Amino acid sequence: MNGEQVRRTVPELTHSPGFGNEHSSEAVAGALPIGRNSPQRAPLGLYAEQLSGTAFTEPRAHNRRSWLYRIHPSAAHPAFTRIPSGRLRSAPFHEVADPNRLRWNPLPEPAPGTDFLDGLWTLGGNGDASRRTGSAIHLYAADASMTDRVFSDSDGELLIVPERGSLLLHTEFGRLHAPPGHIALIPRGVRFRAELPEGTARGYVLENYGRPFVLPDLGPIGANGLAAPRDFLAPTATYEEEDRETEVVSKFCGNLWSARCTHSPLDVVAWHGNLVPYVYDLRRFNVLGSISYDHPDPSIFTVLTSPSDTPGLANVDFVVFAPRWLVGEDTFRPPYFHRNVMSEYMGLVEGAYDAKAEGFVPGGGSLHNMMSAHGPDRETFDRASAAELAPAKIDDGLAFMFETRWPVAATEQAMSADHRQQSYDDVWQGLQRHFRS
Ligand SMILES: O=C(O)Cc1cc(O)ccc1O
Ligand SMILES: [Fe+2]
Repeated sequence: MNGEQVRRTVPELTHSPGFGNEHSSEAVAGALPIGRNSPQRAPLGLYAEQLSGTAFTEPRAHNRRSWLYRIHPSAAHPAFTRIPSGRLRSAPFHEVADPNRLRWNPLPEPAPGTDFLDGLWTLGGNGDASRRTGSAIHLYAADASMTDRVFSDSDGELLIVPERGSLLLHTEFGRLHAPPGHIALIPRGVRFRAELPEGTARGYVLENYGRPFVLPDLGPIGANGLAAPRDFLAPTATYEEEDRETEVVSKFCGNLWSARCTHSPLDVVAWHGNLVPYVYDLRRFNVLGSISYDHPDPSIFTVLTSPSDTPGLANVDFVVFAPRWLVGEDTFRPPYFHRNVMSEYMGLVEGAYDAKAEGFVPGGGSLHNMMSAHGPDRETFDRASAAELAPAKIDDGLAFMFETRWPVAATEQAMSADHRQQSYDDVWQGLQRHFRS
């Protein structure tokens, strides 16, 4: 670990707020062309370049693209050569999908010198990266900043959920800071490097191969509620001008590829568009729920959804269980017993989760695949069935779920990991028979 990088103060960052809107930002006045995207000569001798996140012809409501004005065009790199993928795996996964309920403790401490990219460890996934469908679930544990290398993922966008230690993300669009309790999103193909201000970092990553995340429709909820568009923060343009050799690592169709540039590719002086990286503070989520009786389905907690071609059926949803009041009358208040056609991976950013008395810990996770029977553990069931139903605040935890349309195949390394809990099924043992005829 490079001692100088540990506990670096995070610079004051400026942001451009809003979800899905047209942003524009220039680090040097006059760097953005006015009235056209591609003038004969771009301002200040910059190169103009478009980055497309959707097909050119997708409906305007879905279309995502940005224009970048940069010192060197992205094309100025030598040939990529394949490098080892470490513990990073990609769909299609050929492991046998397991119907069992699975649960893991946090990743072991990283080997010294592990950066964000080397620290990625794939738990599992579904779909097919090259078909732009499905998703992969990764965890990371790192103790070194990326210094002379940047990463981009052609296979999907990266939804990063820090759990321990913040990430200072230097992207082509500028810098974003993501401490635990926030999420960060890096669009497909955007180059970035992750700096660790606290010298160590751990968390979760959902690699979404499918359609980019959008805010869910609100239907009868109305015009407001859940995550507010203005709380999503894009960066403002910041560029690196150094002619320092930088490794560009690209994930493409499941493999990592590397090329060496003579300059930093984070050299965008101005940009505009609606395809941007962003951060979001999960505690800004406007949690809605029942104020009469019964436990609503967790879709009410959806922050972001990646739609499939079937209306209402997500490729993957990102759902947060944030602090909230429980007031339901004559109601079993924790999550109910259930079997779900969707597959659920859950993680915990801090504290505890109301369906599990113990064993589900920050940095750990559980996988409840399609139709697997799960719900409160015995202790939670007994306690909640007997609890006095006064209004109660759940304010000691922040859990989340990646809920996806297809079963998740766990990787071989995830199934054989020492940190997998072998006796997870036991949490549902000893549920007493209460039937009286
Ligand atoms: O804990 C879970 O399994 C997630 C979940 C939470 C909830 O409140 C209802 C259903 C559900 O799958
Ligand atoms: Fe569930």
